[in-house]
Amino acid sequence: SMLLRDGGATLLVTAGAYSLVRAFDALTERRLVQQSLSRKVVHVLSGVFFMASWPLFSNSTSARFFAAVVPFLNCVRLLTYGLGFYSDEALVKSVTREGKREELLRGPLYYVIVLLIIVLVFWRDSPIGIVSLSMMSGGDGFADIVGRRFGSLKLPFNKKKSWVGSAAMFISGFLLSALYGSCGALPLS
Ligand SMILES: Nc1ccn([C@@H]2O[C@H](COP(=O)(O)OP(=O)(O)OP(=O)(O)O)[C@@H](O)[C@H]2O)c(=O)n1
Ligand SMILES: C/C(=C\CO)CCC[C@H](C)CCC[C@H](C)CCCC(C)C
Repeated sequence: SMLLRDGGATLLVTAGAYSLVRAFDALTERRLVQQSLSRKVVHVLSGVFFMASWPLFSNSTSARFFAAVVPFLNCVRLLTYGLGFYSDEALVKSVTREGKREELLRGPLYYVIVLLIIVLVFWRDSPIGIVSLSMMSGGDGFADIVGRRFGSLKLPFNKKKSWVGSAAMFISGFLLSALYGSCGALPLS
């Protein structure tokens, strides 16, 4: 039935999210990837894999709530460890910039809150959510890769960001949404 399918999908995606963070912790721990890179890759893959998991859910009206459980649990997780009720060094190592637990309450928390809002408001019914998540996850990653290498010409209002980095964000975000939309996995008309 639909409940069984959506429940199963929720469990699978929850396990996926948990494994993603653990895998990057293991890689940073073994110094196979730098912490700064780990954070970026987890940032990109969380959004992309999360969107890619949506076709697993049924067409029922409650499907979006099942999908929303995953960012919700991660939101609780970031609050729990970010506020210091418990400690989770692995989480801190794979998603923060400097390895401070307070950082969990900034970028990573905002990121999962955006995932939560988008999944509840837009789900698969509108391209707005898909474009937003593609820009936030994929676009941001590309802005970093391209901007760090070629971004010598900075934006007038933010000297840490470059013109090419910003262009790379819009172009790759656009391409990622177009790719996602054209896969036919979504009931978008
Ligand atoms: N529009 C953009 C966005 C990013 N960048 C480049 O990508 C790097 C990281 O950008 P961003 O992801 O926005 O910053 P954070 O991840 O917050 O910071 P960090 O540098 O610690 O990764 C910037 O330093 C910059 O070199 C850029 O040139 N143009
Ligand atoms: C490092 C991050 C942002 C800062 O720039 C991203 C933080 C990510 C979360 C801790 C984990 C989020 C998991 C997603 C809700 C679901 C991913 C599912 C997928 C199947 C792996």
